[in-house]
Amino acid sequence: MPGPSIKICGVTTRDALSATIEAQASHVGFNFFPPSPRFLALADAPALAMQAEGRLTRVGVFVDADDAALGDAVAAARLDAIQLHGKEDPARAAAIRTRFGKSVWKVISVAGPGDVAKADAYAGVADFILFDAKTPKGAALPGGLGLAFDWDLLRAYKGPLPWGLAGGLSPANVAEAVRGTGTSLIDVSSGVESAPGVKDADRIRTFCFNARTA
Ligand SMILES: O=C(O)c1ccccc1NCC(=O)[C@H](O)[C@H](O)COP(=O)(O)O
Repeated sequence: MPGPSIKICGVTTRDALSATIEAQASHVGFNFFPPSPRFLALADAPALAMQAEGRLTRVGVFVDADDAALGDAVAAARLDAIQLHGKEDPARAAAIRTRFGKSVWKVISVAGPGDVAKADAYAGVADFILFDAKTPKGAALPGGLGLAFDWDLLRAYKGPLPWGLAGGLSPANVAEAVRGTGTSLIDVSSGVESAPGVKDADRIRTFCFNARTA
């Protein structure tokens, strides 16, 4: 059985993107949330978009962005998918999908069993669900903090939409996460960095290898 799809999130440099391609990841995340240490300026997006062309699916990460911000990033980064990592409700997800004609990923933040069921409300309005750990109240960012949730909550999960797993993954635990959940996609950001926002080529390579051979 082939391994899961692999998204390396928060790539901001040509070198990190090269490492992502060489490690045979399937997706790259470009972060358009200004407070993030992984924020990608619009001016830097076209070169990375071109480098990824035909090699990686380009996913833009947004937190409660308005249509103007979404439109600018979709064009600059030639996005294939829009990841909604804020409080976007099903109506907002539907409107974004209709307006931009891109695959829409909705992030569901998980702290307990009741959270997983929240994905059901996005059936028919989003294309993909990404389960990520809920960050603490008052945290600076709603993602990318290296926090994991209890993967057992997804062990028998059969939702209406295809889904993936994020949150606290690293080269050390990704194989266990894949085996334990049967996820079709894994997503990582801080677990393949040497410092916040600084991707590490060796960690990217090891992460992808360990995911594929889980
Ligand atoms: O990574 C960020 O800085 C970030 C900021 C705001 C919203 C989302 C963000 N990341 C989105 C992702 O898809 C991350 O890969 C995901 O949260 C997992 O992060 P990590 O636990 O660091 O692997």
